[in-house]
Amino acid sequence: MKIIMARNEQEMSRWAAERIIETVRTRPSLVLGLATGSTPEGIYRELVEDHRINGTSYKHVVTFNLDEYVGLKPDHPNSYHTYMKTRLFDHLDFLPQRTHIPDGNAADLAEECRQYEKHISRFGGIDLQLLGIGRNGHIGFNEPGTAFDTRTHVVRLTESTRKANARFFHRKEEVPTHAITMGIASILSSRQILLLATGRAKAEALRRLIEGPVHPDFPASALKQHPDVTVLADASACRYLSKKGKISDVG
Ligand SMILES: O=P(O)(O)OC[C@H]1O[C@](O)(CO)[C@@H](O)[C@@H]1O
Repeated sequence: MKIIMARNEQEMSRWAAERIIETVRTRPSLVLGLATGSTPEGIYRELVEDHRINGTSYKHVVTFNLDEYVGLKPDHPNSYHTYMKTRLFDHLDFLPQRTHIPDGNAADLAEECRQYEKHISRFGGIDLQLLGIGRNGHIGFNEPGTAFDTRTHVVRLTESTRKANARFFHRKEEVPTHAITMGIASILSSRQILLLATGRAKAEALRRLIEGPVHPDFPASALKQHPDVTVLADASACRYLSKKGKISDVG
């Protein structure tokens, strides 16, 4: 696991966006795994700005999002469909048929999960997966206790995750109780993984990821079993890491 530290969130977003842009330019049909939440917002802003100025094209890029709430219509203001549309898809030239987000409103959720995995395989698997990390170590919506061999599945969200995500809703009660998420095995099948963390609220999670044991109680620790993971974090998120020598700078 490679650890790279940026001075702040802006530097982190710029560095990650540059890596994505370089990869898309050399490999236009990249299969890109996307994350939601606050952490990647700066990266998406950088991609939009680069597209506007330099015209980097995403016409051939295929995307798969990690997760979606169960029970929200795609056009609900807090759905991850809306998040992706407003932050990224509406501003770049992605082809809608090449962007994929689980349908949390499907009548048969188990079938939706199976089809999602099939779609990922049909495109040859994910080349580069972006990930955030929850304060409890969740990746996607894989909450503590999730087995490492899970594929796309329906999860019940923990109260701590619902509380953390309540900031996007009017009231905590409106935060859905369930979500569809790519499983830990689905995430680990990606060829390359870039995990992002910003702010002191993620410092303890980052310490447990880097310095703690591999255990389902802390889902992100599964990433230690993957051969190509880069952790990119800002200085606040790195504040509790003891082995600073192992961290490289973005420069
Ligand atoms: O970036 P945030 O908002 O802290 O969220 C962290 C993680 O939580 C989720 O939004 C799910 O709650 C993930 O998709 C994300 O990676």
